[in-house]
Amino acid sequence: MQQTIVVKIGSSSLTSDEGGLNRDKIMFFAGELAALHRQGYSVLLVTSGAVAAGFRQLGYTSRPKLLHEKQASASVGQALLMQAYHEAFARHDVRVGQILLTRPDFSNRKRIHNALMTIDELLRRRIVPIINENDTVSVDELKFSENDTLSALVANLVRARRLLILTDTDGLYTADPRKHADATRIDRVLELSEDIFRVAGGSGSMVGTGGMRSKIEAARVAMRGGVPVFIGQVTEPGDLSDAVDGSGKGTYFDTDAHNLPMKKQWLGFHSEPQGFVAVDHGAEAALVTGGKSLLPAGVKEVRGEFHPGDVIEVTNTNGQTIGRGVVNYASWQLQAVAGMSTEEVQKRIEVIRIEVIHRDEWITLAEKHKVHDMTP
Ligand SMILES: Nc1ncnc2c1ncn2[C@@H]1O[C@H](COP(=O)(O)OP(=O)(O)O)[C@@H](O)[C@H]1O
Ligand SMILES: N[C@@H](CCC(=O)OP(=O)(O)O)C(=O)O
Repeated sequence: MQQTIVVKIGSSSLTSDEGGLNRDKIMFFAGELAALHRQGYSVLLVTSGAVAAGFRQLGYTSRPKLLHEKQASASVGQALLMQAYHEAFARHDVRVGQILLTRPDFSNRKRIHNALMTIDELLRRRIVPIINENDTVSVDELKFSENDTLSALVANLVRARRLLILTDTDGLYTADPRKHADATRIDRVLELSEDIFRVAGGSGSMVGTGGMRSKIEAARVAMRGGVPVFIGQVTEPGDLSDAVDGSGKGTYFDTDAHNLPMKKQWLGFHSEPQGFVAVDHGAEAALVTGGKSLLPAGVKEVRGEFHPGDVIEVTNTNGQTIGRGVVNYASWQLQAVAGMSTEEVQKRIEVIRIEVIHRDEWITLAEKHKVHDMTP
């Protein structure tokens, strides 16, 4: 099976503070990615830089702050960015395709499934997918704003062998190295402790947005999905291959979490619950430790309006969330049969499956947080 590598390149590595693309850098990165491609890897690129590439063309003197200004800049810049990549990769006989995603795409099972099918087809045909946020349609409160999280979600989606987050610093330091000359690099992180979040600061450049903090957040998402992460710098030919092989200039984040099956990943990280049910002690034990499905008999309370196929959250009698899953009942049906035996339910209503949530379409909170979940 071909190994998949996701590489994220930040604005600070592709553009200057004054705006505009640095074509030499794009040429360089395309060469590095093409080398991985030649080695037989399936390569996906998550790239920032649309806003930074475009804003000068709209007459702004520095990176704009308002949403509509950023969106207009991205609309110009994204085309320039793709054109530059297209030309740079063509020099190595590598073809590229553009994929623009938004955060809600990840919470819609059909849409993200379709995106994955497109990615798979591109990779099968040895085309490098180039991914960015669809800035011009992203709504402020739902925006990724930086691409670090986007790259982690993509890495989980394609079950990458490694996620490489490239930036303008050679890894995570004990403090922001731009401000603290005595800071030292942390070469390997096995657990995302609160200390790690504490040392990671904001962006150091005028064009970058998330800084080290958003990269560590992204590492957490990828590690939970079972994808090891590298955060660091690629400046010389061969650096990217070294980063893949484990000898790169940066910090490695290892994970012992296993890649969750696709459906569980979607349930755990992307789905948006449409309602809630509270279950009794017996049903809680069946779901959390018994590996069983949820039956109507265990349901105590139903809240929200949902339909078969929606995702709902399940709480215990103390109101604590224990997990979530795909529901086979409409909320009104479940309200009518909550607490009843299977026999009674079958007499009263017609449902395709008797289980309220089938165990194959369920994820417990513990499963979701397999990797140490330290909130900063
Ligand atoms: N502990 C830290 N170690 C390394 N870099 C840090 C740290 N804290 C903050 N930073 C800053 O994060 C910056 C990289 O993030 P950012 O500017 O958002 O880049 P990008 O555009 O590549 O996403 C570095 O240039 C550095 O100034
Ligand atoms: N989608 C935006 C990303 C914004 C951004 O600066 O991200 P990053 O450089 O990853 O911190 C763009 O292409 O400009």
